[in-house]
Amino acid sequence: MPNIQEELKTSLKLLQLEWKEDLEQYKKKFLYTSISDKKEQGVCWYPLQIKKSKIGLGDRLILELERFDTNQSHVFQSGKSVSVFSNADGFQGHDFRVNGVINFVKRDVMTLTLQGNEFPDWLHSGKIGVDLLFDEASYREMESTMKSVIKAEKGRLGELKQILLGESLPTFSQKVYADTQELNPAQNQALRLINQCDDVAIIHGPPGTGKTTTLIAAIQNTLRTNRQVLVCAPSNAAVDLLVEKLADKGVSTLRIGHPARVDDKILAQTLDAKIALHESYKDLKKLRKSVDEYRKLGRKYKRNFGHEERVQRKRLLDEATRMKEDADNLENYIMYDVFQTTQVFASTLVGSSNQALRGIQFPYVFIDEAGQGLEAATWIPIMKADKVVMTGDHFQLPPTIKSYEATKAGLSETLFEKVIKRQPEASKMLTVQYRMPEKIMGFSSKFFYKNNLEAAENTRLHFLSEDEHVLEFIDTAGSGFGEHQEKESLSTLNAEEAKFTLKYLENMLKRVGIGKIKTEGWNIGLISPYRAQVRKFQELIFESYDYPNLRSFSELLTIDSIDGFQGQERDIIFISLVRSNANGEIGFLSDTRRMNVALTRAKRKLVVIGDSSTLSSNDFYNAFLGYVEEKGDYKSIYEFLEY
Ligand SMILES: Nc1ncnc2c1ncn2[C@@H]1O[C@H](COP(=O)(O)OP(=O)(O)OP(=O)(O)O)[C@@H](O)[C@H]1O
Repeated sequence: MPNIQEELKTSLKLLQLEWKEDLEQYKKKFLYTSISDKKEQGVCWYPLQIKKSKIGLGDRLILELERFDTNQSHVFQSGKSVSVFSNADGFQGHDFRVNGVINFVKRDVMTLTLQGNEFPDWLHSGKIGVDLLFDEASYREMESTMKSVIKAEKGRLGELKQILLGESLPTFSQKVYADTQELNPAQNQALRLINQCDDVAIIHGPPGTGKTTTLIAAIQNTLRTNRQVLVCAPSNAAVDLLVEKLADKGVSTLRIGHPARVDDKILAQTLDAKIALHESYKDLKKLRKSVDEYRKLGRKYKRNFGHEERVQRKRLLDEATRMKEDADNLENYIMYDVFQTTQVFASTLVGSSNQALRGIQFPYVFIDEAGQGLEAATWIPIMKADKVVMTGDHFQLPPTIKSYEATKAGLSETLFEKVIKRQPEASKMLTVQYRMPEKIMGFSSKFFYKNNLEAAENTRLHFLSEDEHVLEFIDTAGSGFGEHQEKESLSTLNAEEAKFTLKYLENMLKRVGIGKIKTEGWNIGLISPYRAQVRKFQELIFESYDYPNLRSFSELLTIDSIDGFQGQERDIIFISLVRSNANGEIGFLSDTRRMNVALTRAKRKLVVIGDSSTLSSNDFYNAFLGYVEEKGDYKSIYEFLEY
């Protein structure tokens, strides 16, 4: 067992290394760089047009921007801090910038929440752009948290540190837990574990096993005996999903921070919105208006005024001060009232350090998608916890890390993974999955979950038609489809494989019946691990007229890299693996956790297209090829020469 103090100090050093590397990469992309270079680096959109600007619930300034250069790759995603700027004559410089946070990005449209009370006038000067800011605050928060954890000796944090890192054992009570009808036995055991843990419980949820369903049930169950809990996840999108599900169940939830979605259902759960919807908010607004009016009146008196005016001025300003105090008290009361009626506080891991949550200690802190959170970030909400419940799957996406050196030295090992390994009795794996028919599930179950997954009864009905295989691997070996690198992004693509994939998909849709698929509302995911290939798909479908049927599916079709699909499912999934070279180089296809996500998204049909001669140099793909051969789902491209 490693010395945990040394281990934590190493984690802190690795975090600092990552911070440095991230900042270096940012500077390289940013400093002394022209707009066109920044665009090439993917850290700037320019020019763009304002599609919509509106004041959302809670007086949030919401801006929807659309870019004109549609094919440029970029790194913008929800939760990142950005700056909107003007490049118009007379409007350049620091005064003509406003910061904000990205809510979401969909193809060429970005939705932001801007800081401030009103939209700046210069936004309509034309020549607007948006660029990325460096997220210094998150690193600072993670660093100070790691220092606190290292320092903690006594108190709850000191105890949890010992237990989570394996130096002392967690304890469990014998509390009675009555099974919930709607949950399966493994899910009920997970709830029992959460109910009986004194320190920590882990739900290990492989794909489609109802991790989210179980987590929501566990939160509701916990609220029977606890007034308030904190729920966190690494990304804004994951937090929103939980907030939505909790709101659907009628749980009073307060969303702290910036939602990745700006629909009213989510916005209504934010603090700003809850204040604005409070019954005393009208009085607060009236008071604040009066404060402004009295101040204005008081300041109207010019320098040389007489005694009378001086008295009048003082009276007005005193009155303004008194009313301001009343307004502050009323606002504090509204906040207090909102907090009192809240059952679940929800935020990202880093967002749990928000001022609004300062000083609150929670009987339970739930952390979802914990297999994707950096250890330092995961400790942030744990600082507020009596008991910790983590859910996730350490065989799906790991945290994103920029520094190769830090990754190699162990920064990618999450706290979730450490606890699963060091305190096995504190974890429960869910085993019945409701998404994939057995054939699609089988390989992932064998390779990652020791064959412990089981396909639920309902998955027997998951197919497109009786004649349509649910799993296919199409081997492009010998086809001459070669990979190449995109010049600007250095991402890899395989144009011939992309064209074949689309033709094959289109023919399959025709075979099953386009009308039938649309009537059933079966949706399609087109995945490639490589961004350049994703762009190729988009270009081929939406900018050429070669695939009219696919174009007509735009509502039901999602084209994205693997990361965009974590936590989601589609009826039909096509994966284009891209790599095809004589040296057996497979680059980051060797990230098997990422591939596990891709291979476990399909409900009714999974088609994987790749070059076996390149892929088979790797054990994982070798095993996958063996699996599809054994199941009779291997096909060679030579069977489709007419394409
Ligand atoms: N006990 C159950 N009985 C029937 N259906 C269930 C049960 N638990 C979950 N499901 C269904 O299984 C599907 C997947 O559930 P959920 O979204 O909670 O899974 P998940 O583990 O979070 O998935 P992933 O992590 O792969 O995204 C949902 O359609 C859900 O309704």
